[in-house]
Amino acid sequence: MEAAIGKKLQPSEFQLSSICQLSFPFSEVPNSPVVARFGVYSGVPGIQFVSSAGGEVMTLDLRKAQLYKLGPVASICIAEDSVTSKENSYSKGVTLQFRKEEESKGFHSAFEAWKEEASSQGQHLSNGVLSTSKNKFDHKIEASSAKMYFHYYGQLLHQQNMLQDYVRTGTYYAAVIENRADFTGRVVVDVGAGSGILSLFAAQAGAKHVYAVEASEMAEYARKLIAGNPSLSQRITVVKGKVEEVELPEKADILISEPMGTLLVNERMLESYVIARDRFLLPNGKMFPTLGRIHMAPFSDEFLFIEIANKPVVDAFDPRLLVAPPVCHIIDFTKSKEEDLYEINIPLKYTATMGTRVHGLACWFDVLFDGSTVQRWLTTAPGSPTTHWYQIRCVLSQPLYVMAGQEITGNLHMVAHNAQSYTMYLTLSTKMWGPGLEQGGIIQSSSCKLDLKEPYYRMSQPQAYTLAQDQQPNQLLQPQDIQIQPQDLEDELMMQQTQQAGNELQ
Ligand SMILES: C[S@@+](CC[C@H](N)C(=O)[O-])C[C@H]1O[C@@H](n2cnc3c(N)ncnc32)[C@H](O)[C@@H]1O
Repeated sequence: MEAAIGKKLQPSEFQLSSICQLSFPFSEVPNSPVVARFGVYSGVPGIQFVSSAGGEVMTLDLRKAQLYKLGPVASICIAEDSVTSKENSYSKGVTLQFRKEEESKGFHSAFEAWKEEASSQGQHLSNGVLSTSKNKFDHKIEASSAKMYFHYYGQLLHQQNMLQDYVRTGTYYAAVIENRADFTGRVVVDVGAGSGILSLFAAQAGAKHVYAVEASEMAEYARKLIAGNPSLSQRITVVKGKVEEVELPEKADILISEPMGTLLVNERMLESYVIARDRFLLPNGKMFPTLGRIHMAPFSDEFLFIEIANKPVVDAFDPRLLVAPPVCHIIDFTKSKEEDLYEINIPLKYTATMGTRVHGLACWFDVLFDGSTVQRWLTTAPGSPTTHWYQIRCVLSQPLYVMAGQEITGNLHMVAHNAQSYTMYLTLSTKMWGPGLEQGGIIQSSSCKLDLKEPYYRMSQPQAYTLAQDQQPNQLLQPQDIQIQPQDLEDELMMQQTQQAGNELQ
């Protein structure tokens, strides 16, 4: 916890012999033993009760909480629920059973101190002073962007869109089930669990316990969906909150996550994935996926250029539009530092395979699940079965003219911004051709500055390649010339796996 509020106040953690959640109708749910932690959760000062048997039991908002003594070692803590609307504002609470009277006294004085600090911090905020209780995510991401982002993922419709991408979901399923040895008897953290589908896969592969961490309201749905699978749900705990701020009762042997956005890095969730690694993963623990690669190649597409220029465009394109084999940039999730992802600089160098007009840079990504039993790739390459990521093409403002065999050089520089995306600076240049080649002078260069957050969605099917694109068939780059991993899942198999996964959610 980075909060100043937390640094001033010690101790912040108490062992209780048991607690009972108060619920209506009155059926008390006992949990024992339990740790009570004072901290800052989702930017709000609170007390979190964590069962040693696994996971969060309840978090109470300290600003709204009241604590009463029922006896020397028994107390009751009640807080108005901040989530419900004013008209439907119900309280939640717990009865607390301490082991000794001194521990009860310690807890009560810590409660008073934290509450005082919380309310004084509230005053600071209302006076416009920046909160110091922010976690890493809140520090770097604009609040309005985060709000929209988690609102989007809080809707079942958008989770469904990902679930129904059977290349994606089927590959995750295959990667987990074929690598059972990495999950059986292991503690797993699902980073950004969404509907909880990957947690279910991990539990199905024999995980000892899965902590499904999800920051959006989808966490509530995930609880319900997981509860619908009684044989697996006992081994899954949904923890609502950001991976940057939640506390888990134990370290993980393996992380599983789907943090990939357009061009791999959009949404900046890879940073949360590596933060989760540093916070929760045991040394030498595994990460599923393990690494990602961004592939980039110049393309020629007259039709697209007529339609739009100087813009990132998301669609599926025919790989024969590529003018040279791709360059690749690797991001190793097990080693990358969070800061490495703030700025990414990729030098580009190609030899054109045909004489044509280059309109920009085509990009896609793949990720590797480096399992102990099987290595599996999830690819979004052009020509492979299309995923909901499609591919992305950065269209220049001016085309470049190239001859077959001519060198194309350039640079893709991406700078992260606080709206969970990147500003992209692309330059492509062609070197002198013919008699002046020895001098190596650059004769032509085209640059553009694009916002990865605002692409043009052009969701057409891969366009049938026509000779009207002004190229000769024998000059065209064949798909086999592109260095991509084969997408070797059979569609039929993936369909079955996805259906199976969907059935388990019911
Ligand atoms: C691409 S979705 C994947 C959902 C699910 N794992 C799946 O594969 O279907 C990413 C999820 O991570 C959640 N998420 C993103 N950043 C997060 C963070 N910092 N902490 C917790 N959850 C986060 C989002 O709300 C979203 O539900």
